[in-house]
Amino acid sequence: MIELRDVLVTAYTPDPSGGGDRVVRLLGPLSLTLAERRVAVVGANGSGKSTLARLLNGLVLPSSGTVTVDGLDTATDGAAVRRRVGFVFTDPDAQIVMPTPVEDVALSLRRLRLDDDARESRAREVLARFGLADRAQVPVHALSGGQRQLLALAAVLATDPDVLVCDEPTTLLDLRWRRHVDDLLDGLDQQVVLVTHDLEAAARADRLLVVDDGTIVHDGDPADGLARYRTLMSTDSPAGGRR
Ligand SMILES: Nc1ncnc2c1ncn2[C@@H]1O[C@H](COP(=O)(O)OP(=O)(O)OP(=O)(O)O)[C@@H](O)[C@H]1O
Repeated sequence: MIELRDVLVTAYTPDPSGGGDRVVRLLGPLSLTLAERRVAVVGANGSGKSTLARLLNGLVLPSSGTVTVDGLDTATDGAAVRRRVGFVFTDPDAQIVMPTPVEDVALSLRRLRLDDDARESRAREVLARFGLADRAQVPVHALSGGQRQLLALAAVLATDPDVLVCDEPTTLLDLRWRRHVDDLLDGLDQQVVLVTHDLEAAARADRLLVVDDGTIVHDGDPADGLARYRTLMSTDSPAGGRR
């Protein structure tokens, strides 16, 4: 179970009127307990969704308050939290580190006590589930954006995390692969927290959070939340951003 208690995230940014940096509020204060199997997060660009997602595995630490996963504090038990909480970035290049897909997935599997051959064969099985069997040894830079996004997801799922946090994991995928990944995520036993602009995927969640201006303005039923989100999107001018 994920718990956020009195969480506030702030950052220093240059003061546009000159002088030194100033502190801006990115998210919160908020308290949340996330226990549902499928939690979706929607909101405008820059509203604070990624900040919220990154809090859940300690990629972002709260400026005040605490975030715990099964009782482990992200600020003090970060490594243990990250073993439990897999994170899929929007930009696959932020997480692919090895020159080929098979090596990248094999690296994710390093914690399993397998010899090199067994690890490689497990990596190839995982790649096949993501339609990348024939790309296993192609240089990563030669993969398409969608293939890289699939690889990033494959490498995280290969570690069998207790919780999967996905920050817009299907933005680069065509409709067929988006459906495949949606079905795959829907079928996982693990808890999934999905940040998305895909309102169909959000509608299938057990619980929907709508983030606006660093605040959760809806928490609960997906249909009601999506109605709220659509209203927000119809009234706010995109050029009138807050930051
Ligand atoms: N370290 C930081 N320092 C200053 N500002 C930051 C920092 N991190 C995020 N921000 C700002 O906080 C706001 C929220 O960012 P965040 O990435 O959480 O938004 P988002 O809802 O995920 O947006 P998108 O849908 O565009 O990905 C943005 O205006 C962003 O520029």
